[in-house]
Amino acid sequence: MADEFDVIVIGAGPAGENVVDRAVRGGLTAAIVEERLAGGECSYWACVPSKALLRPIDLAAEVSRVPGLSLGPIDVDKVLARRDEAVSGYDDAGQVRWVESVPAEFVRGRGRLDGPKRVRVTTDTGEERVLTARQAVVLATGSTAAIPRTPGLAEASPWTSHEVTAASSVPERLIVIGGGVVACEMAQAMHGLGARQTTVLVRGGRLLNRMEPFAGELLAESFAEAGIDVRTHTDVARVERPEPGGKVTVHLPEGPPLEADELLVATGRHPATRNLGLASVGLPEDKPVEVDDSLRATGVEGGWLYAVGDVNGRALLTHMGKYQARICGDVIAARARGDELPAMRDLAGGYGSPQVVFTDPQICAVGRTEEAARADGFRVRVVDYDMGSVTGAYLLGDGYRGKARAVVDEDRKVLLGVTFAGPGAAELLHAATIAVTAEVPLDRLWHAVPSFPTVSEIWLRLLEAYGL
Ligand SMILES: Cc1cc2nc3c(=O)[nH]c(=O)nc-3n(C[C@H](O)[C@H](O)[C@H](O)COP(=O)(O)OP(=O)(O)OC[C@H]3O[C@@H](n4cnc5c(N)ncnc54)[C@H](O)[C@@H]3O)c2cc1C
Ligand SMILES: NC(=O)c1ccc[n+]([C@@H]2O[C@H](COP(=O)([O-])OP(=O)(O)OC[C@H]3O[C@@H](n4cnc5c(N)ncnc54)[C@H](O)[C@@H]3O)[C@@H](O)[C@H]2O)c1
Repeated sequence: MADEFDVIVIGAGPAGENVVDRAVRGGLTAAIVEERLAGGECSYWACVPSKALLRPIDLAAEVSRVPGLSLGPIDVDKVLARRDEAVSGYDDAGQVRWVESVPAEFVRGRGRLDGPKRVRVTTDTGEERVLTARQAVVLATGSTAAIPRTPGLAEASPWTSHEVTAASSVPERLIVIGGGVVACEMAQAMHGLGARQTTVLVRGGRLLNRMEPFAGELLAESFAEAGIDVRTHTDVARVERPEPGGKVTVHLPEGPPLEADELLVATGRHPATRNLGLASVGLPEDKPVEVDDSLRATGVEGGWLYAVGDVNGRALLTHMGKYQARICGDVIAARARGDELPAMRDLAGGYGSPQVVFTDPQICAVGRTEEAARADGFRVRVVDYDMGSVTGAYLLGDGYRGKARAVVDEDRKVLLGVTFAGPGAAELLHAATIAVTAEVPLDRLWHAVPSFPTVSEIWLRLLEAYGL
């Protein structure tokens, strides 16, 4: 029957696409349902455009640190044109071709669960098609920007990550609500591309509050030097925008109101589970879909439902969604063969996902922070080192500022977490991810000799500071 497949995936973002790839590799047939663009949020309104906007700013900062080099003003139109190219002009033909080459069936439309192993798809033209799964249905619908219930905020139609990453011009005056990753990256992007006045309103005490405190502090210093106004312990009481698209006024609980040309809300994400038919299979609506370490949804009779990527709320990062997807596709194929493969499980999430915040300085972390390691009951020793005093970092540019922290499990002498905050630190992170995930003993790590003069010598300095 044409509308019956072994696996049906709802959502063709990075996570959904990878499930299909692995399931088909495992000998199964698959269909993937997508209501907007194959490639998902990541390819068009998140990772890819945001990094395309940030790259010139990063490079300009690098150039400014090297005497003898100078850079003219950034040509914003060319930066926006390169962003448009990076998102393929918001056209997913290439990604659809890739899905079909897997081979898998690409179904354009909105999918919703319609009882066990059934997915009802509504196309743009209102036609309905019912797909049936022999083995599994996988939810990979991602997440959407959360808008706080602050009076007047939703009515002001603020920018979210969607609008800021797709911006066709840069507002003169921008207010950003939030102090997390989207707020930091996009405040720096818009300011670097010409916003004259950028104000970041942070409810808590610091930027990037899930990371080591020094990371947010270094970033706040860099923002202050660039002229970005970061206000911590600042709530928003009320928002006014009488004319759609006109000036916006943000009222604070105390003090004078702030006025801007645009307002960006970057206060976290909601799992995309609304109207997904979860109630038809006995699951709560509007919550992340809870899964076990094989990515199978808990509490569904028959165990045929899975969820990967942002929608399960485990780790809101593309690389982690893709990792879950590889496991999920392999698990479904293995179970179809009658094999339980107990080793095929999400282990990496438990160590703490690697993440790079692409600001200047770059903030890179994997594993547990000191606070998280202590809270988890480890006997912890923390080693800090000033990255600017490493010869390789000094040679990258004048005034290099950065800091590294290793969190050591004193009982097993392995790393529980590592954070680097400094220019050009992103490519250092994978070495840390290997050390943390593989639990490499420190006295063995000591024999991994970093090249001179690279920033990687930070590894040697951290181990020396530890006493090796
Ligand atoms: C501004 C920004 C920058 C980011 N930068 C990074 C970064 O640099 N690195 C990183 O690792 N992560 C980054 N992230 C996070 C990353 O974008 C997400 O973790 C990732 O996109 C999640 O992938 P996903 O496949 O789970 O969901 P998504 O990419 O959201 O894809 C889900 C897809 O499902 C579709 N869909 C939803 N509901 C239905 C339905 N009912 N029927 C049919 N289709 C449906 C959607 O249209 C969408 O195409 C960023 C996020 C933002 C907001
Ligand atoms: N480079 C990257 O890896 C990258 C880049 C962007 C986004 N992402 C991912 O996307 C996800 C979403 O990013 P995000 O920045 O939206 O979320 P986030 O969870 O990183 O930060 C949300 C921020 O909003 C604040 N906040 C929450 N509710 C608020 C309210 N009512 N009023 C004021 N402030 C409030 C929080 O305190 C926090 O500072 C993150 O989990 C992140 O991992 C990753």
